[in-house]
Amino acid sequence: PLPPRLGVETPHAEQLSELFAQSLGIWGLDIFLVDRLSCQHPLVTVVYAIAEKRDFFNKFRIHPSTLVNYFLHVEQHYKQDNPYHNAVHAADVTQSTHVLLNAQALDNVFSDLEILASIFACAIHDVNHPGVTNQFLINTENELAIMYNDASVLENHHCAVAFKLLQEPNSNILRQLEDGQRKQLRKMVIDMVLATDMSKHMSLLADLKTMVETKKVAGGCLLKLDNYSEKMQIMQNMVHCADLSNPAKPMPLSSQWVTRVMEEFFSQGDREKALGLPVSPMCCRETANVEKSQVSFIDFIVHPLWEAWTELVHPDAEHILNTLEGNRDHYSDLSAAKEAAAAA
Ligand SMILES: O[C@@H](CN1CCOCC1)Cn1nccc1-c1ccc(OC(F)F)c(OC2CCCC2)c1
Repeated sequence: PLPPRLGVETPHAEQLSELFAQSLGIWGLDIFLVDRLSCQHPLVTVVYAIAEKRDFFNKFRIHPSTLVNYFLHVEQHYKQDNPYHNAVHAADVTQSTHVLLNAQALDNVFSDLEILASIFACAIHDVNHPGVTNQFLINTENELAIMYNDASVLENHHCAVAFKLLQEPNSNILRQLEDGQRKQLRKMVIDMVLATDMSKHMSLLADLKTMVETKKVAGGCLLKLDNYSEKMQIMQNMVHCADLSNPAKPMPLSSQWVTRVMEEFFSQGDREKALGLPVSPMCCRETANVEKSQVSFIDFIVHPLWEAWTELVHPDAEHILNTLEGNRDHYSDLSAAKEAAAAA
């Protein structure tokens, strides 16, 4: 028996179907509306809609009920009471990558398996996130830090949980893949998820810039991507861009993510204070300057990344870079106004 049209029963099925029909492929889909209309199943419904749109069920012989069952489990393993690192964030990054994959410059660059791997990696990339940073887990000698020897602790955990859930009954969406395909997908997913560790950001961006320079020399086409390493660099940067896309979304969405991430950071700061640990940067609710931090985050991390991505897929991501630059100026104005008010 087929599951309901969107994977899960919701009283707003009609409205949600309509929203996906209009905006699943749009940068700026209101993922918080998807969360409400899906009765808190944003990840299952977004993955199901993308799977339908990209014909995953036929291409990989996945039964719809297996996909629903697996991603319901994945969704349940995202901590719903995390203000930021919850299933809405996973759904957001997954839908954002779905949009990035549609760039004309990427036509015929990725195989079906690479596309499935990218969507899968996004959907599971923060599963079971505890709402604190790697550094906090290391500083508190958390069992996860011991398990992973302080190396990409969260990212290793997300991967392990996701693949363990695949082994539960009626959950193995990769069952019908040939053995080689399943091994290849597993490797690609691990490579992408481990690359979401912010400590890899600078080297990832350096690779992307080299790729862009090379592409310029090769007459502007990406098609000549022959080896796994170059292909994977693009996929890793694509998922990393989607993971750092909050400041590049329309302000009504971006501002909700800022509120949520600050709430999560402040909770960590509270816990560090209670434990007598030094409070991490931007985690002290008394002293943090939210607007100023966003301007620095955009100037030093997010904008350089999106500038490189925009060049790689030129001209398909121009509007995203413009939105990011507009948001940056908005936070800069807010920060200046705040300082002026404080001085008055
Ligand atoms: O924490 C960030 C990486 N650090 C590295 C060290 O320098 C500062 C930034 C990335 N990261 N990792 C997990 C969540 C987020 C993260 C995601 C959306 C964020 O802002 C907005 F877009 F919602 C965000 O903002 C923080 C608070 C103010 C500036 C940075 C953070």
